[in-house]
Amino acid sequence: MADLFGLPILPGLTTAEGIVDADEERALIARIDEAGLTPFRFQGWEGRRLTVSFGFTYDFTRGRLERGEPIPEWLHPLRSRAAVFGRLAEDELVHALVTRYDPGASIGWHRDRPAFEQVIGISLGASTTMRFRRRRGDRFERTGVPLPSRGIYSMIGEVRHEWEHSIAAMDETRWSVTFRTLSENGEGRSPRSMQ
Ligand SMILES: O=C(O)CCC(=O)C(=O)O
Ligand SMILES: [Fe+2]
Repeated sequence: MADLFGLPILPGLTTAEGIVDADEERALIARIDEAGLTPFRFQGWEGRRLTVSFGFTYDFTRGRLERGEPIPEWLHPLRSRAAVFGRLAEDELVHALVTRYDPGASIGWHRDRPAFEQVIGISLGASTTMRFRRRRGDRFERTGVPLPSRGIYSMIGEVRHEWEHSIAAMDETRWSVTFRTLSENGEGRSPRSMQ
């Protein structure tokens, strides 16, 4: 499970660097900060990361997928690149989640909601490591993958469905934009998934 550079890779996970340049990064961060982010809520519990989602949106309080505000135009150039990277048509990326992790904010172990299929994320601001784990009998198999600033990743197949992922509490602010396709079999397949 290592590529030529010795980085851990997982089946279904692809990453690339430099998907946006420094000027675009600054402009995107400014747009994100104006986008009305609110603390993420899950069944009454409020997380420290701030989010806003567009397009098809999973409502964690109601536990169902709903049609939300359309993906704004300022995200369209990023969505085009995400689609090329993920070998998708642009309009298959029907959902966008924008997240801001201030120092101390994290995301716990989860698999993304089964209502969605392919997950493509872009990192802005501080770099981090995405941690992965999967249960093997009474222990977890674990690895970590760097998410450099201005880089992109795509998750399908094994890494998407069999592995959980998380990000530890940040020391510096990180922003991310996550695009997702809808899955064919819709929601509710795996009650253990959190998102
Ligand atoms: O911030 C990220 O890049 C990943 C976030 C994530 O795993 C999620 O929102 O499901
Ligand atoms: Fe996730």
